[in-house]
Amino acid sequence: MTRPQLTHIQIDNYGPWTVEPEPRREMDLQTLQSRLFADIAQFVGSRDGYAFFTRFDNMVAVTNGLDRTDHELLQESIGNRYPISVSLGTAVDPVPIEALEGATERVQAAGSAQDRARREVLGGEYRPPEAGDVSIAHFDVNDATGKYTDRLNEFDSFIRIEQAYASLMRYMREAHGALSFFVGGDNVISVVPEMTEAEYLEAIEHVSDDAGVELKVGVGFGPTPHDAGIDAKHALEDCRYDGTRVEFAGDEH
Ligand SMILES: Nc1nc2c(ncn2[C@@H]2O[C@H](COP(=O)(O)OP(=O)(O)OP(=O)(O)O)[C@@H](O)[C@H]2O)c(=O)[nH]1
Repeated sequence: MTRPQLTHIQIDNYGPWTVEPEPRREMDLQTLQSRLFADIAQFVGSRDGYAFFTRFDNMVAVTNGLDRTDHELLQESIGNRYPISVSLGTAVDPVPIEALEGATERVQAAGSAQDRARREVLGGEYRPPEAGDVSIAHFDVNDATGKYTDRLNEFDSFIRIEQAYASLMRYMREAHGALSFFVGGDNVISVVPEMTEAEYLEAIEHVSDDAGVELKVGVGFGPTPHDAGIDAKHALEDCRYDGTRVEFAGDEH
């Protein structure tokens, strides 16, 4: 059984900060948000975790391998270098959405996202990494370059990919409690519970029917998100090589 550890990252009191004493230049906010994500991705990634930007003012990370001390250091380092601070809640559960629920509850219990008195909440549970604790599914659109990138303008390509992403993220959330994140180009990375090949095929069929976009997926397992994710990438290469829609890392073919 998988045991993903999810961390909910929330900028403290960010809404009021963006408009006080008066609205701040939008591109300055975009720069701050993307640099903050880059710093969090580097910090978490260097410890074999994965971070996703989601809405930028709130982010989600898979943090098997990062303990309380690591989370404290992340908070301290951001507090020292940015005009904002972050709250961090963490929880572990076999079902990714349940782990994120637990993580979010820890932040929400301490106060509102727009509560001036709530700063740098740090709460939760941390699990020392064990084999098979994390499963990552790496989805990719079949021939996105030939079908979209080389044929359509960038906005219309973007719509097609976003429609597929919206369809997949909702299906995976509702059917399996999995968390799926767009990571650029035509790629979606999902933090998943254990799922069968038939269940992955159903997800791919759903997106094909719903959004008209054809996907393939590589699935990996590991003690950390990096280990599981790199295996998923190799499995995706197996899909390309064999012309298959679903591959699990380490399967003979
Ligand atoms: N984040 C991320 N993006 C990737 C990765 N691999 C490819 N991409 C992105 O996806 C785009 C399309 O690349 P591919 O998916 O290899 O190309 P394709 O045309 O869909 O061809 P096939 O996947 O072989 O069907 C690239 O321009 C990258 O932006 C990856 O591992 N991670």
